[in-house]
Amino acid sequence: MKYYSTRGEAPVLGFCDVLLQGLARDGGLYLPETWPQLSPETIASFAGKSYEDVAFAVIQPFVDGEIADDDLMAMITDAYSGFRHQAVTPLVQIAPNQFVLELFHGPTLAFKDVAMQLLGRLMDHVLEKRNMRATIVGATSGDTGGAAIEAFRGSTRTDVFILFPEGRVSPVQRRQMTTPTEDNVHALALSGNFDDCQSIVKGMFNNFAFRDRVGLSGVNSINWARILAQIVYYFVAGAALGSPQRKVSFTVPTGNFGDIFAGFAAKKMGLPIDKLVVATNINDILARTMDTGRYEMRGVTATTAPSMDIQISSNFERLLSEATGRDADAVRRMMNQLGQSGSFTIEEPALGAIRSSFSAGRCTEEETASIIEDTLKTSSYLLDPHTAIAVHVAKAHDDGSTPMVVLGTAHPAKFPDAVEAACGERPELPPELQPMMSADERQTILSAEQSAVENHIEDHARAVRSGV
Ligand SMILES: Cc1ncc(COP(=O)(O)O)c(C=O)c1O
Ligand SMILES: N[C@@H](CCOP(=O)(O)O)C(=O)O
Repeated sequence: MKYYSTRGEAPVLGFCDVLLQGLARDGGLYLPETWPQLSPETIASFAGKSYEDVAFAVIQPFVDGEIADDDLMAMITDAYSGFRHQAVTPLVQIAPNQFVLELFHGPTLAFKDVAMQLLGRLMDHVLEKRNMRATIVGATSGDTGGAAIEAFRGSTRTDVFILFPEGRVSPVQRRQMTTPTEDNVHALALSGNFDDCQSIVKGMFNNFAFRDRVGLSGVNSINWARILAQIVYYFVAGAALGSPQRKVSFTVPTGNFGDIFAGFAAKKMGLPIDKLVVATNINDILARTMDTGRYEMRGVTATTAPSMDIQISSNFERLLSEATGRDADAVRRMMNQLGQSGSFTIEEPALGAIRSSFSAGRCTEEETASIIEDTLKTSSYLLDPHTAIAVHVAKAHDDGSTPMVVLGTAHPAKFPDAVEAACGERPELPPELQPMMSADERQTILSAEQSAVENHIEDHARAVRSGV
């Protein structure tokens, strides 16, 4: 299996190189040249299998022998051994046709753990084999950062720098990044929003001298391996609800478009998905794009679902590549327009192709609060604000013809203030996470400038080399 860049000007690579690259050298994102097909019999067999076995079946064709099967299976097993639920991603019914796929039973209580726990092991494995070190950078609106720090803390082959928007993440999210004491993990608080953090990360990848000097690698969903690990749970949920005989729909709380793109990939691989519904908060650039065909930035407003406060939705580029029939010139043109004017238009037939697989809806702050309250009253189920947005949007897109699965992306205890304000109930952190709330914090405050972040990383590298 080889991977190409959406912008068509970077080398075609195999799995392990793509894993370590993060962003392609032409600024694009890697995608597999072909979509492995899972037969109806294989999909049906997933219903009786463990999460780990399904994960191996889904992931192995993409790795394509670059990591030995035994090693891959061992890493998958290890990655999910620490999850709080034996099913890893259990499905819970909350209404006659509505299910929540709980993706938050990992160490940091968000869906990011599902991919990050595996990614950490895969990266360490490949770095070890190649006798290399990597400097990992990541931008977070709250959840990716904690999950990355948790997955890589103590790794001897990596230094991890996470950029987060100061004051715009929940206290639990911040503490997950600032309280680990291992020397190789670093939380950088930047003045600005998530989009500023993400563009600094992309800028560092495009500064080749810096990139090569520090051995830069990325753990945001620009890294294909993140998406890959997320494809698994679509198959797990589909098979549990009767696929391939029965079609299933998914509603996904969306920001950087990684999670829902994984659903699109599952569909490409043979999972009979009826609807893929994009759910946004009031930062609704994706819902507007689906409505109008025009991707147009209008600034970000802070909400009670901070992880979705995003305007530059990186993985939308992967969808544009697929929808244009992998037309790298067209993708480059749209991305250049976005960089220059903050908008671009998706022409037909690409727009029609997107609309044939996706629909979208938005949820206001008031609607988020009231769906949390209603769902607690009617189903005794406590939603976090991100999942609540998807439950709200799912209702409007559910015609009862197929089971509707909402991706439960975070545990309500990550956002206790918003949840309590909405319904009067304050969700508690699992006991093992409670000490973090009174532990010392360690973070570096930097201006939202690429040079400030690069200097900080290089200063650290120099200090490590000289043993300071
Ligand atoms: C809790 C939560 N829900 C939803 C999202 C959106 O996911 P994606 O960026 O993959 O679209 C995020 C952040 O990514 C998140 O942390
Ligand atoms: N919502 C995310 C933003 C980054 O997303 P990623 O999936 O591209 O890593 C977060 O919580 O940090």
